[in-house]
Amino acid sequence: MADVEFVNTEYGKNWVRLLHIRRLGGKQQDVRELEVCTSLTLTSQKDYLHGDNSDIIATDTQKNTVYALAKTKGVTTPEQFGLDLCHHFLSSFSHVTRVKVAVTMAPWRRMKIGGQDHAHAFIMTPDAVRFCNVEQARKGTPVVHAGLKDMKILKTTQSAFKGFIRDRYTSLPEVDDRCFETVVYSRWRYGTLKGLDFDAAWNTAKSTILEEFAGPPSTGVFSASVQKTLYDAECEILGRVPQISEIEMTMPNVHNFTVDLSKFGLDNKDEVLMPVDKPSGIIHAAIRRKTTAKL
Ligand SMILES: O=c1[nH]c(=O)c2[nH]c(=O)[nH]c2[nH]1
Repeated sequence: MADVEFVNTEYGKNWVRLLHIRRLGGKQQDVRELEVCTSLTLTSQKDYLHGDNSDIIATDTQKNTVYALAKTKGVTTPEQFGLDLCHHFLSSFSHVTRVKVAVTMAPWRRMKIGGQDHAHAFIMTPDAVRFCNVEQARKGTPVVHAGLKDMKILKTTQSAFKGFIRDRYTSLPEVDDRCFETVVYSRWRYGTLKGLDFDAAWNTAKSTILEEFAGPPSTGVFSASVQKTLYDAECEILGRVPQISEIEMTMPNVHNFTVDLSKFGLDNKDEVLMPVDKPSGIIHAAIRRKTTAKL
């Protein structure tokens, strides 16, 4: 059609599942289970325009490439595997202008038996799901985002919510003490890959969120709102990981309502609550270092 133009084209393979076993010498083995999505943009759109497939690297080939690179490059971290895939497609095909790779890692953890790390047995511990997005344009440096999702956490005190607007539709009472439950999603951008240990950075981000949420073991830490806790965690992560330039977090406020037992002559001092799956509040903020800030 004469009066239309492409805004974007890309194509690839979604959800390539891969279990990679690393044999570490001796009897020690390690696993990485990944779901990998690849996406390529090509110089021409003749496939879309004319049905000319001569430039297409088939999505089936992209899937096979994921498996082949797992063998030839190994799988150390999801981020490094994404970088390896970007490099492969850009260096193998001059008509590929941009590669995007999304990787999600299954949370396998080495089993402990009698307090001792097992050499080759693992248990799925869905504390949180690790993921990353790696994107590289031809002549560009790779852009790496990493993140965690599905991290469900709860604290039973040290959370309040007061001082908000009261209008004619407000029924929520001000509270000094409430349950705080959320499911954390966070994604951050690495401004530089220099001196970066992807595993250490991810673990620092995760433990920082937990520490900011929970506080010290016996006393906890006070939360004035989901907003404040979310922002404090983001700032602390930027403080602890200098390579992170930008971070976003989304935290639903998952409600647990106190059940009214007065009709049974029972008082309920927030001991019996009813978890509510919908609706939930939803709080989000993305922050970045100001451009004057030095890494
Ligand atoms: O931490 C909170 N932030 C809100 O914006 C909000 N709104 C609400 O009803 N409860 C809460 N809690």
